[in-house]
Amino acid sequence: MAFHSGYGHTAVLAEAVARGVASTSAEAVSFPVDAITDEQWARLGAADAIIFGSPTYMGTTSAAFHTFAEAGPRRRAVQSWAGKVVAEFTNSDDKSFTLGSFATLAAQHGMHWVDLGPLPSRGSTTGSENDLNRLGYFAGVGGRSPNDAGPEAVHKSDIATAEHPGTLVAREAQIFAAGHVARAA
Ligand SMILES: Cc1cc2nc3c(=O)[nH]c(=O)nc-3n(C[C@H](O)[C@H](O)[C@H](O)COP(=O)(O)O)c2cc1C
Repeated sequence: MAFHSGYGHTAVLAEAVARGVASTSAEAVSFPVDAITDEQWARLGAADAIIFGSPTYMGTTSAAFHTFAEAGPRRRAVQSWAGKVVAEFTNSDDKSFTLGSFATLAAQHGMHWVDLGPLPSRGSTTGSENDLNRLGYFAGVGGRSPNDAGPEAVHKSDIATAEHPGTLVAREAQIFAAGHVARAA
């Protein structure tokens, strides 16, 4: 997982995503992109899947995440991400451009997109804001926490929702890997 979190809220979601991966037989490795090392770039290149995460700053991914994304093409000649499974998460209002930005980045790298999974909870009269996907996003995790409170204020529903892409991505990556083995046989 490659993510940025300036003030800790998105990092809470990143921990939940990692728990989702860990609930499967897959290994989750998390890298804050503002301190990424050459070794971590190499691990991203070797991974079956990458999950991107960023807070929404000024309507899109943070400057730190942009810096990471812009560094990718320089590395791509030797570490292509094509064919890897990908998912995403963000935190704030104004999430649509951030989610769209992740989608474009994934498409530019030729990655296989995995949608969020849980349907919007309030698309039904029985749903509430305490259920999964309370804010109604299909493309990825869209959380919302108050600006005047710390990471402890990240909503329980958003945390629970963020465990899903980790689980789904791990499952899809295993299916892809098994498919490649079967195809080569
Ligand atoms: C520089 C900056 C720009 C922001 N821009 C937006 C924005 O455009 N829309 C929004 O809804 N929230 C915006 N926010 C609020 C953050 O998205 C929100 O506080 C988020 O929880 C921060 O996540 P983090 O703690 O992981 O950094 C902004 C915050 C900062 C610091």
